[in-house]
Amino acid sequence: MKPFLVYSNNADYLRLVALNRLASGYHREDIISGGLAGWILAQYRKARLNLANISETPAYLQYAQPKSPLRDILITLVHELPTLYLTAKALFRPQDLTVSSFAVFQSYKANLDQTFYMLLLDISRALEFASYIKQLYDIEKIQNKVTDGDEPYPNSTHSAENGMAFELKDVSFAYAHTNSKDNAIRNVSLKIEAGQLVVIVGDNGSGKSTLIKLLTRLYDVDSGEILVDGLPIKSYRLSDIRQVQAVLTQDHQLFPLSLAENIGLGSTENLHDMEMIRQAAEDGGAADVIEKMTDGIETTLSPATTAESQYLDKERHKDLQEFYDGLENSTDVSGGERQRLVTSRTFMRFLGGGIRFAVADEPSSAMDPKAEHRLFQRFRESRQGKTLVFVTHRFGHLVKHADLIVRMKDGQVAELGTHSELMARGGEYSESYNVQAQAYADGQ
Ligand SMILES: Nc1ncnc2c1ncn2[C@@H]1O[C@H](COP(=O)(O)OP(=O)(O)OP(=O)(O)O)[C@@H](O)[C@H]1O
Repeated sequence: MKPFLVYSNNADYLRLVALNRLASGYHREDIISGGLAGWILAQYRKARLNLANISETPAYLQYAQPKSPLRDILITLVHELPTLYLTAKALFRPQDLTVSSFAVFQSYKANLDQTFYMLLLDISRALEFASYIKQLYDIEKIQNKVTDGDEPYPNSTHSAENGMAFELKDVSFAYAHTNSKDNAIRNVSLKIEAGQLVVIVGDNGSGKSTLIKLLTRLYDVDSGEILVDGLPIKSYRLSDIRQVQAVLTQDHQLFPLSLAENIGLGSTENLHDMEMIRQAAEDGGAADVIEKMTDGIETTLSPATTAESQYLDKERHKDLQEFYDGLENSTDVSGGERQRLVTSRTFMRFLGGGIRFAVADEPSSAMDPKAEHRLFQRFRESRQGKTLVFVTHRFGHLVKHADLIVRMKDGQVAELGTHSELMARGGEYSESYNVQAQAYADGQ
């Protein structure tokens, strides 16, 4: 076998590879919650057109694939068809042939070439790509059976200027396909007023995240009802609801794109506003992470990879091997730094405007206490026009600002009230608070 090394440095090709990776299930949650499918497809189309008749088939496959004579004949035919037509016309009806018709033919031929090349070589890939994106949504539908409503949000009766208001009426929910007989959420009734700052606390597995998934309509309740601004949550258009919500969890991933895009995609309409992106980076605590990078905000942490080599001999192809090793290197960041970068994406969403409900579901476990404190503070500073919900285990410095604290236990609301109300009650909430306060004092 012949030794080989193939790689691509064509920006549009690399873009396509990155977009393909984005469309994989790995980024599903980020794409759905960020409403990014349309942007990805548009970017794909753009890169595909720029590539013109360069095939999207990975280079090593092209190298390894035997040429198909039929495909080659078809391409040649398509390529030559207008010329043949023109020649025939010139031979048989020379009086019809003008300079302008020749020019028209030329441009027609160029278009035809490109279209047919794409049809023959890559249409199946383009369709495959579109189907990936569709699948992301289909999976969501199968799992959750979340159906769309037709009420716009915000609608004419509720301007929602102060944020989303929620009312949960006797809500229960169990995850499908689990062996557990217990519901993850059991008979929860709860009111969250527009613009409130709510803190949800509780032990592991008590149902905090599930509650968030119901409020953001990632799942629908099994029984009971959730009202948003007085109307059933199911009656609203899903895309409208997603547009006005920003959810920050531990599960967000970095995209195989530049840091600027990783942050900017919080608001696709403002993706080219570098000032806004830098502001979001500052707000999310990622400015110093970016500063450390050689290419700054243009750094791509894990670039799309295309390099492949085979049968390289350690001795004979030493130079080639070294060259290969230096290609497409990725840079890593720590868990806390990654979290700050995805947090900046959420702040970009805030800066883009229109967010009415923001959730931070334990986003901070990878962060040190100082970064966490800063995050909560920045969230609170952006609270204008939003209802805010925090899910956290380390609630010490937050609860005093909360309008409402919900303590979950075994899928139910165990305690509900303000910090001082719950402290006065002397229940489990006050116990955990005191334990945390003590631990903090001991650590000083
Ligand atoms: N996708 C899922 N499929 C099946 N069961 C799930 C799923 N997610 C959570 N559960 C279960 O539902 C219950 C509530 O989980 P949930 O994640 O809401 O708790 P939590 O209070 O957020 O916990 P933690 O503090 O550990 O994040 C748990 O028993 C959990 O095992």
